[in-house]
Amino acid sequence: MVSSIVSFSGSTSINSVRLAFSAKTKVVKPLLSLLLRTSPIASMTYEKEFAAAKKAASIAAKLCQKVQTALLQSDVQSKSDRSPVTVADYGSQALVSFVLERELHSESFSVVAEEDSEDLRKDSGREMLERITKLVNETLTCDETYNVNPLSAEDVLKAIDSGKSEGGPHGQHWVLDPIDGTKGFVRGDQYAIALALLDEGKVVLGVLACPNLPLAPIVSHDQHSSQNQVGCLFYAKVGCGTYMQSLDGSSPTKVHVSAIDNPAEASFFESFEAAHSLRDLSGSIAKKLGVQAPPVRIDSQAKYGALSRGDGAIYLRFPHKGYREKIWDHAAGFVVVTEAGGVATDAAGNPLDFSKGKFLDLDTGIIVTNQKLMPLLLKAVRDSLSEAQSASSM
Ligand SMILES: Nc1ncnc2c1ncn2[C@@H]1O[C@H](COP(=O)(O)O)[C@@H](O)[C@H]1OP(=O)(O)O
Ligand SMILES: [Mg+2]
Repeated sequence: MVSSIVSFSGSTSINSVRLAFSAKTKVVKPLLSLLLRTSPIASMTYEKEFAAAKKAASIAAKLCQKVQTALLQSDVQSKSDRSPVTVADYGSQALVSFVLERELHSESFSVVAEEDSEDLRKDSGREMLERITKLVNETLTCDETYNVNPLSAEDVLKAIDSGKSEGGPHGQHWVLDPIDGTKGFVRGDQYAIALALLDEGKVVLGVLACPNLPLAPIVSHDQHSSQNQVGCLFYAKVGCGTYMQSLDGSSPTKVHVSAIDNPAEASFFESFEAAHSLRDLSGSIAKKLGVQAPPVRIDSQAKYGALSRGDGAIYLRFPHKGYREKIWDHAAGFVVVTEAGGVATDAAGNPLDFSKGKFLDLDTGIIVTNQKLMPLLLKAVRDSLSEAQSASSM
């Protein structure tokens, strides 16, 4: 199934190579060898980077799990205190940078990420910085991968500031959301550590650690699934498919998006938070498609992970007017779902462009599904959007 991805998936050089593979003509071999020789992406394997990304996201997930467990056990008063989330956000970012630096044996890599250390460097941030440093060191000690002296507060600040890059169309940039779905994190629901690598503006690999996602499929809108083991690691490298394993290290399984071609049998994902996506619009699209099942509402890029293994068939995301999507909220999910055979575009069917810096330049929203359903979905989106537009101009 994966070998047929070409038309909607962001047209990477690798996809062009795969197209050449599938066309049985005499020009294929020379064309293929030319592409392999000339495409900078096709000539890279990113093995070291891929291993480093998996390790970084898994270790950061441990830190987040620890904080979330403590947060959920704490009393009501401290639950309304956002500082545990902030500590986990910074701690996760510091750990990811630390692991990338160790594994890539380099201090100079570019990370586009949500946090920087400015507030922590102020006097008012000192106590917070101490908490983060302690947590980062505890996580590293428990993990036992790195036998290092404890990191100082300055080391932690430096690691956090690796994330100050702006991204863009040239060179390699790591893209990190240290905790995607902070609202889900606070509620005890879904969140993800999302890490991807851009090379010349294309997402070439991505890892999603989803500590609360059940290993078994999510059916209907039950994101908790009582007796199921939770904690999934999804990872994908361009041209190599998508794999899932448990966060505690089971053997990997190759995953694929749903093969459903009848929308009446499909179910769709959307944000748990009503404020993050226009539910009236997704409801209207689902109705036009004839979708019978109620929406599956979960937080974060865990939606991309679940979709990549066929839990549902569609993801609809239509933020309110004025909201600008950031690349770290989609880069890892994008490669995870497209390498599993999915298609992700904006609402007008344009490929997602990660090369423009921190923001995605989008027409209206993001839609994801399999290749068979995409034409129907695009039509339903177009019709629903024009109905919504004429209703608002009346
Ligand atoms: N008003 C908003 N509209 C859409 N997305 C938002 C909004 N505010 C924050 N987000 C981001 O949306 C993502 C979660 O989306 P969802 O769970 O709805 O899929 C997160 O990246 C979250 O940021 P953050 O990473 O800081 O939590
Ligand atoms: Mg986010």
